[in-house]
Amino acid sequence: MHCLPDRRPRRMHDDARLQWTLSDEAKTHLRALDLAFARFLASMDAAASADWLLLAALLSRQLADGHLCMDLAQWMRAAEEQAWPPAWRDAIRRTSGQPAPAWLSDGTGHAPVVRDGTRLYLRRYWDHERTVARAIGLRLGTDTHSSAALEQTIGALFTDARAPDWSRVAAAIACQGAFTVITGGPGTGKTTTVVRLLAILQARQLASGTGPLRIRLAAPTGKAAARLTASIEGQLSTLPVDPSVRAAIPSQVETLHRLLGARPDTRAFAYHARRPLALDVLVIDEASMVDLEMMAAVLAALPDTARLILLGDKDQLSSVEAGAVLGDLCRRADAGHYTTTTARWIAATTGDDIQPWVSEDARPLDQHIVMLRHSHRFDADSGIGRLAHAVNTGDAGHAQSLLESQHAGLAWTDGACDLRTLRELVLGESGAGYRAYLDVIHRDRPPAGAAPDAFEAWAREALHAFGRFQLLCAVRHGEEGTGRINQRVEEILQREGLVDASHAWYEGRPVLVTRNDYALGLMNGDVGLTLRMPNDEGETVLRVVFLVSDPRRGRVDTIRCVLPSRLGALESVFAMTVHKSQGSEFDHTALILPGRRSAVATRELLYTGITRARSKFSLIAPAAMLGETIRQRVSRHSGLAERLAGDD
Ligand SMILES: Nc1ncnc2c1ncn2[C@@H]1O[C@H](COP(=O)(O)OP(=O)(O)OP(=O)(O)O)[C@@H](O)[C@H]1O
Repeated sequence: MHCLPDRRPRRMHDDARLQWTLSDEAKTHLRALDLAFARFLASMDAAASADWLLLAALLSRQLADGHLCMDLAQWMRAAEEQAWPPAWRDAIRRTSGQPAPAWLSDGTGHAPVVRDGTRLYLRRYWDHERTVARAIGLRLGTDTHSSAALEQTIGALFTDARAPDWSRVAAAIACQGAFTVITGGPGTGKTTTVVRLLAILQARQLASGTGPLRIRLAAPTGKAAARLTASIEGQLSTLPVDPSVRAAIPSQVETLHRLLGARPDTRAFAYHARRPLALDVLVIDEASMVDLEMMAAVLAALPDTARLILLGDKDQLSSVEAGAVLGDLCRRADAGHYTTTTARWIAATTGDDIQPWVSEDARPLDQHIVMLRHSHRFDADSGIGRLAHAVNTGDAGHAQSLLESQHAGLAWTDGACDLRTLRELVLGESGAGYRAYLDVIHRDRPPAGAAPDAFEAWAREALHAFGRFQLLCAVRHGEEGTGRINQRVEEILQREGLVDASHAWYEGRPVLVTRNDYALGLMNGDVGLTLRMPNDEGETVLRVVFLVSDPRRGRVDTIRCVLPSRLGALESVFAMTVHKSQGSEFDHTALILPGRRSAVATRELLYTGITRARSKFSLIAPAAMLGETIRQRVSRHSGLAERLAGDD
């Protein structure tokens, strides 16, 4: 079916079918984009009913909550969550007795709305979901032949006595299959596993005499890429393998945008289905942050013969954009769902017993997913590790008692974020909080006329000190949002005489880049500090300094100085949203939850905030909000899991 706009467009006010778009309810519940979509569809089919047009606007609205589709079999869930007016619910019910509009199809033709089983999609997202399902689907199926060579190499690199050692299981599964997901909480060994796995794959390849595997490593943000690069560099240096194998494993991690050849001013990438990436193995870290559109772009550009390995924490918040690919893939990961064949083959290959994770309801996808379950970063007594676990399992009572027990590494202010609390956090006891990096700026500043290297070292030290503490907020707006908290912190520091914030740009102002700037080599999520740095004439002037990765120098901590006026989209970052903090870690994080019920304060958000902390986590939230937040889950509607299960 090919839909052309009706030749006799009617003005919106004349079109009785669009009267509802003028109502207060429409303005409250729908975005301008959703209303514009309904108007566009009205112009495509003069016979489509008002009820169908409303349904289309509501479908478009679902994307704002991260849903990829609207399931007509369960639309009441969305109606409840989004508090649709009763009249709208009646309208949706009526559509089942009305003829389908011309702009709706089963996917054939170009109709902008697609019905697939009971799900309605905007075509773009239907296409993306199918691209992802196809790319994963063609990689399902594991070669379960035991081989002495594989047993030996896995045994040599994975020597943990723990049984089962899920890292070893993940390596075996990834060696024999073209698609693997390795999921796990912070410090569970995802990076360690993948580095050893790459060594096994590369050693096998080099031994076959057919030239090394082309391995590429990628992450969704510059920050995550830099962190993984540093971690892989560390792991490689101690990897007990032949130097030729070590030399053939890359450590440089690039952003997905760079991997795909993003170009300024266009959504199109240089690499796509007709011009695939030249690689044999692709590893994507922090995959929970990759939305469906980006995952579809990567998988479309992936050669069919390439091996794909996704790493990430399935319990973290997903991207703000629509879709939660990693979450969808890992829905059944806790219980394993392995087949007896997989379990027998693992026992023969690695000696690990995964029989308790065998299920009669095993599906092909489950055989490619491995969850690492032991944190090497947080031991069994660690307050942060225990709190993260309690939150993740929905145990609000235990989470509260851990916070109340003043466990090492945990602090809780039961109440709103008042001035006293904020002052204590920001000014810190014994030079912690934000005082630490401001002390570095003031105390360690090189003398006028010092060599540029001395200023670079000082800037690096200040950036590292700033990176040790971070205030996190659930939301951007309102009293507990990043905007207001940033303002209040600035006022506190100004009153202490630690900054002079009388102008927009001042020494010590930390900023967050909020849009990729390829010309400057800065990525969305990069954090910079405003410092007085020497210019070419030797005068000190305000510059924003960033730590960036420089592939030519093979380093991840190159200092880049930028004129404040050259920077485009940015904001102050004394406080950052939990969403923006993903892919980063800080010694101490302090999370401020909204004082009142909020749709964004979810279990996933709290878990993500807690796991950004390496050694100390502070929570500022009324007790009632803590319980509410742990009970509230993110749910994202999609058909990906069912598509891969073959149910669709
Ligand atoms: N099997 C192991 N035995 C002992 N220590 C390990 C093991 N695996 C990983 N580690 C150590 O645990 C720490 C975390 O490992 P790694 O960085 O691989 O975890 P991760 O899951 O990638 O963490 P992240 O949360 O940073 O993504 C590292 O110091 C690593 O050396």
